[in-house]
Amino acid sequence: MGEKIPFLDVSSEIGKLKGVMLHRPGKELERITPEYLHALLFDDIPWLRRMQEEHDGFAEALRARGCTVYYYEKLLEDIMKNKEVKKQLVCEVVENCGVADPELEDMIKEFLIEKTEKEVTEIFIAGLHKKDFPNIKKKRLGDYIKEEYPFYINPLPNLYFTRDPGAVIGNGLSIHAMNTHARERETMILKYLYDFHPIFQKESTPLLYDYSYKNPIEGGDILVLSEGVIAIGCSERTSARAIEDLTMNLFEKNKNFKEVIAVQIPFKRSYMHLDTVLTMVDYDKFTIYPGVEDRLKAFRLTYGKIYPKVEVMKDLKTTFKKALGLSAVDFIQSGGGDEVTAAREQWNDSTNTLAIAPGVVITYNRNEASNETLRKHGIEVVEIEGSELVRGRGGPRCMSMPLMREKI
Ligand SMILES: NC(=O)NCCC[C@H](N)C(=O)O
Repeated sequence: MGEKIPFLDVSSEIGKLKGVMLHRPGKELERITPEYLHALLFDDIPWLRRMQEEHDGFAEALRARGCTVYYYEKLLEDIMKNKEVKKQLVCEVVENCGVADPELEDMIKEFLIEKTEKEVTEIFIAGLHKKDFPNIKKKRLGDYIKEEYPFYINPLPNLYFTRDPGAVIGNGLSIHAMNTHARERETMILKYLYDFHPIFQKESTPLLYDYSYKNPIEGGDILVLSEGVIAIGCSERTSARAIEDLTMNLFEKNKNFKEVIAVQIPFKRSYMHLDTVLTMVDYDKFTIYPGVEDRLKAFRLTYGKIYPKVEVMKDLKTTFKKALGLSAVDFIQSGGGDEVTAAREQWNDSTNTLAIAPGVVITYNRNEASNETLRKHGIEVVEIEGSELVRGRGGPRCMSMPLMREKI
């Protein structure tokens, strides 16, 4: 019998993208109110219909280049066709949403188990509003105290940023411990997809990190530079300890990997992950936000018995050059050489490009100066609309979880 070809395979940032997981924004976005804006990690309230059109445009741009799009919600529905899995997932979700009264908790579980897998999927993502649940009599103190909060189950408006809950690295999967409560369920569900969906081929896919680990790490901080090196941002969202843990697991489970480059970026919301200031666009090219370039610190991590050995590096460019075995690396500054434009466009994710092949990237069309600069450096730029999508503070890279890339 021939050897099974691994479905998950991401050995670079730029190899031709063959399979990607997306989530089309849905009702969950219509549950953001000004009061809960910041807790839900938004700065503004998007217009859903336009956002969906823009997202469909993104998916079309990917398909047009030969990439298969898998939707998170479809995979979730698939696994819940197994009644046991559905029950287990319902219990775990409900037990983690902080309902004070155990009787009420049981009622919510029963309510969900009665629903079809499509309906449960929608509730897991859009949340369960109290008005959508049969009237209950308040009994416990907690029922009164929490009555102002509108949801039994929180909505997940950030789910369309599929980059963050998990990352395929080589043939392994890293399932992240999210930094904020608002995004925890995204990663819990991803673990179920890994456990039960055939495309994740659990038996041949090593788990490199688990959401039950206590140190936070998010996918926007992980860049797969090559078959043997990854870079991980140490950021507002990703802790140094998590970087060490993932590094140790990676060295143990995939012998191709011999080094990890940790990149410290300023701990600030506008730069929340490494990929909001730096992405790889070609074999030897990166786009970078010039406003932070001098403040990025690089550390080289190699194998150590209990934790990785740390080497403090001189600068990021030389570190990348060495790690990739290149004679030169081009850092393309976003914003077209103007400080103000660069800052404005970075806020709108100019540096959050998604490479779909070597030297070909998807970006938002609104970042005109940065796109022009990329073109001047020989990059093919595929533009998409993003006026509503951008309001969640993420670009094409954040909105995609690559599952398979061709080897380069
Ligand atoms: N990789 C990324 O930079 N993702 C963007 C995530 C935006 C989302 N509103 C968040 O704050 O988590």
